[in-house]
Amino acid sequence: MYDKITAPSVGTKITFKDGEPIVPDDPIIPFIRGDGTGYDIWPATQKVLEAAVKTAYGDKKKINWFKIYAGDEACEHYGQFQYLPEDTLQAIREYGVAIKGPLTTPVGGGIRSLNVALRQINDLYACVRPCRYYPGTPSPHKYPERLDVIIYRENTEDIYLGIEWKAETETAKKLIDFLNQDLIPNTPEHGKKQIPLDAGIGIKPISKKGSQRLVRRAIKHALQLPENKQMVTLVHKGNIMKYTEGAFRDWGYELATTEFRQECVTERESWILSNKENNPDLSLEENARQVEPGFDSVTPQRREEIIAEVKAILDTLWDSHGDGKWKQKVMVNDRIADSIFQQIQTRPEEYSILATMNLNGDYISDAAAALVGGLGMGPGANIGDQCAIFEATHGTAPKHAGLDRVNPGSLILSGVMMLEYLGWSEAAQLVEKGLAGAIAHKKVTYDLARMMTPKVDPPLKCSEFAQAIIDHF
Ligand SMILES: NC(=O)C1=CN([C@@H]2O[C@H](COP(=O)(O)OP(=O)(O)OC[C@H]3O[C@@H](n4cnc5c(N)ncnc54)[C@H](OP(=O)(O)O)[C@@H]3O)[C@@H](O)[C@H]2O)C=CC1
Ligand SMILES: O=C(O)CCC(=O)C(=O)O
Ligand SMILES: [Mg+2]
Repeated sequence: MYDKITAPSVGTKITFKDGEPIVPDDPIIPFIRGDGTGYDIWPATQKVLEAAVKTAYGDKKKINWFKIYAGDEACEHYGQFQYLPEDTLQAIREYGVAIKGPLTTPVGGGIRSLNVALRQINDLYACVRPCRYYPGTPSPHKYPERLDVIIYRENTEDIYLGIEWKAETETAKKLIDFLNQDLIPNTPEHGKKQIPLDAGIGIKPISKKGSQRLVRRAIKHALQLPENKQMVTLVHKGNIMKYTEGAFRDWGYELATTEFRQECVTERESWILSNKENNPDLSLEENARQVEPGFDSVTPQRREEIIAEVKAILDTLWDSHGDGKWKQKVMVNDRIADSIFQQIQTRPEEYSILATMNLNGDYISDAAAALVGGLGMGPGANIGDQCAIFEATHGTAPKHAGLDRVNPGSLILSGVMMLEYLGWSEAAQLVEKGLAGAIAHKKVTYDLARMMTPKVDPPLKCSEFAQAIIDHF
């Protein structure tokens, strides 16, 4: 029973089995309009998705939309400070698949993110954000078509868990005191470090379970991709944050080389195997020297360890992965986070799936979207084992709100991800075709129009762009 909303009287619930949705032809799908530009982009999205389903399936399939509330609209409907009503949570729980516009989060004080809350409450542990290029889209990058990456961002932990204490509060002081007096002095590797007494403190939990379930999904996705895109890159800043970001990398490799042993090869393993393929008589020591930079300057004991590692890899993997067989496996490698920001610009074609922790994934998904046309073209999905919520990468863009101006492509493409998730690929393909057609004919909103040469003036409104997509189905 809901308090202030009513589910459609027709339609059927989506259910889940083994983490996958079972989708009827008439699913009920809750939607949240969103704050700011959600007012503009949600109606545009709804119109395009409805038209695509109708064109693809006639009367055989239909989405029955269920309006639910969050953010400013929820406060208008439910009362002051009712940003995320229980009705909304219950509807998402019951119906399993939802789509939403962006929601505002104040900086500094005020409420914590409703977007993050929805992901945590529903255990939507994988934030999936594809960044691919649609021909004709203007881009600040010279070769945007070379970028085709999917960001798999861990969505429930890291500093986004929101466990932090404001500077100068009793609890912050108590915690700092405890750390300075007790934990830090008793951890020799921390030396004489001390936390400034006026610091705010945040906690960054990265768990093995959280890391591995994310990487598991990323590898499973890679296995569905064309052979040349079967790669998963673990993105981390593990040189600095050894026990959080470094552990994410190690747990990622551990999963790849145990659960997916037959399907995966690590980059380092591929070097060792190909060294032997290129020179079957290569000694273990020479192979180790070729894969380990600075091999000759490390201690003898370390050298022995590296040689033993090379031997173990050749002994255990040669039959299944050697003689070039590793080239048919999912390549799992890792890159340090700052480096991957330049790599996606300088060598975009070398990357496919980027598996990241929460904060790094947040940063890199905006940066990657910029390369293929901007945030107006950045879709996303939050996926768990019992629920999925689709939403754009960007936020509420308040200065553009209510002007029928921004690019709804981001939410429309999130809708495409939703249609694919439902298994309605004919409708999904129609929307992509329509979007590509509209862009190719320079029927674009302000964000793309201003980057085109010659500049497109006047640009289409948000609502007109939606119609242009439908016109190009
Ligand atoms: N999942 C969510 O709901 C998210 C919510 N937020 C929240 O959104 C609020 C505003 O954040 P803000 O920092 O302004 O970031 P936004 O992502 O909302 O907007 C930043 C800029 O990106 C461009 N942009 C965003 N959306 C579009 C679009 N649909 N079409 C074309 N261009 C677009 C605009 O650039 P320009 O003006 O240069 O054209 C805009 O000014 C904050 O409260 C933030 O917390 C942020 C991210 C995700
Ligand atoms: O929830 C927010 O306000 C911001 C979240 C965000 O930037 C994101 O998920 O990409
Ligand atoms: Mg973000």
